[in-house]
Amino acid sequence: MGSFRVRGGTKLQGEITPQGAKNEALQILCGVLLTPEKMTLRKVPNIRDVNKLIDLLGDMGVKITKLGPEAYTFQADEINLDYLETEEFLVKASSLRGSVMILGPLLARFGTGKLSKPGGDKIGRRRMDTHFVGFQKLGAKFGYDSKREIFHIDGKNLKGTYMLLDEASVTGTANIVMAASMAEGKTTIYNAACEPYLQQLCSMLVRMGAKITGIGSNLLHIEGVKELGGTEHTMLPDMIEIGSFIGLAAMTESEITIKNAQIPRLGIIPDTFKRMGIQMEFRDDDIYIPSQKHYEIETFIDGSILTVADAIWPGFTPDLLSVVLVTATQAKGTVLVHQKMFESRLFFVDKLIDMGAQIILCDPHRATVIGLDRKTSLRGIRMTSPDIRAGVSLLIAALSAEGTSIIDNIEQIDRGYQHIDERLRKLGADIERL
Ligand SMILES: CC(=O)N[C@H]1[C@@H](OP(=O)(O)OP(=O)(O)OC[C@H]2O[C@@H](n3ccc(=O)[nH]c3=O)[C@H](O)[C@@H]2O)O[C@H](CO)[C@@H](O)[C@@H]1O
Ligand SMILES: C=C(OP(=O)(O)O)C(=O)O
Repeated sequence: MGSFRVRGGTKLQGEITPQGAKNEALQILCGVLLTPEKMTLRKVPNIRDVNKLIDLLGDMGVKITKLGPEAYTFQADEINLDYLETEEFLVKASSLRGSVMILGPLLARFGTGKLSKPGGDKIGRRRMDTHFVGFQKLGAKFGYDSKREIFHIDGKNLKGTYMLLDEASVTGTANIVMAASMAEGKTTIYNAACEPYLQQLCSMLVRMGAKITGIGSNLLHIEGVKELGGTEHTMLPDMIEIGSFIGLAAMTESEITIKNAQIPRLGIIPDTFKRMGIQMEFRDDDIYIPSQKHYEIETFIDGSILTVADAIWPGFTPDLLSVVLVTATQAKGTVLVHQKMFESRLFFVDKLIDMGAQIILCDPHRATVIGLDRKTSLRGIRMTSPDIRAGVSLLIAALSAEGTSIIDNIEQIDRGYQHIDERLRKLGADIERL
């Protein structure tokens, strides 16, 4: 188990370039299984989850060439389906959430797929019904071996159909879109998730020869094609990393420029941080955040306490609520953070309370933060990172705190933030990997 030692209280300064988007890369990497032709991917983030998925693809027989630190070619022309039967595959695949999206491509191309229960953050129940019901609607048979916790799906002749998803699942939509891309006839998916990750996946599939309309909306039409070909694809900058850097800048009173942020693709993220009182300037495609001694949380128009809640895209992403919460601890004012989607994502507030933050955990989904307005600093403590976004929020808290903090279990942070210690050191942070 790795740890960071952080000496807090230093103002940071400089420019930082966001990595390629983690959750996009996981979809796109699974998509390489859809074609025997060469795929060239750029801005592939060098993070634990992505590297694990790349390894898994290699083990399945995908030919991988590294072109540079963030660029690869993949060619899935000789997939070893027998490997899916091995214990090694099942163990490796279950170590990350994103691996679930190999099922759609495998089903589309080979008529079969298998997977053990996928991992990912323990942030509450994470059901997969939407994925499997979608596959079944396309005509696949679904089975679950409850003893070994293995899902399998089979269906050689998938047929397009209409489906209304029971929830707009991000990875579920990606899986169904990929399966439907080579099904016979037309598939309509209503209540589809439409995060930029999915917009990017669908645009890439179109470049591979798929026929998809409605991209960016919750109503997708997919006309199945017989085969897909190779293409090139570049990941968007990671919007969750961008939000994390905005929160970091505010909490540490730092002057930071986030380079090439693709601002039009960030949806409501910048405005949500602005409502927390954080000033920012858009300079071409960069986000400049000045050093701010005080930032004041807005109220609603009627003067009532602001609520920041998650919602499916184009609402505010649940993956940034922990960052909003930590950022509020040094703001002026009060905010209610409402995490609707996941039930175990706010428990990390215990550690912030130990550090001196004023937070009331109302129930597993809601926490009220009463900002300290820098009248007192947070105090450095030893803590464990429970999940990726709580982990980065604790890191932000530690960087703003007086004294030294140790953050354990930083593998969680490394799942999604590329060389975060090195990159923050370049901004002047006192952080060391133990
Ligand atoms: C690898 C990956 O891409 N992971 C992301 C993906 O996970 P993932 O695709 O696993 O998450 P889903 O979109 O399936 O669902 C997330 C949670 O929200 C609930 N839910 C979802 C839709 C809905 O309309 N109502 C509802 O209540 C689900 O029951 C679940 O508890 O999307 C989540 C939601 O943005 C993000 O937190 C994860 O970082
Ligand atoms: C919850 C997340 O990741 P995963 O779905 O991979 O657990 C996340 O990226 O915030």
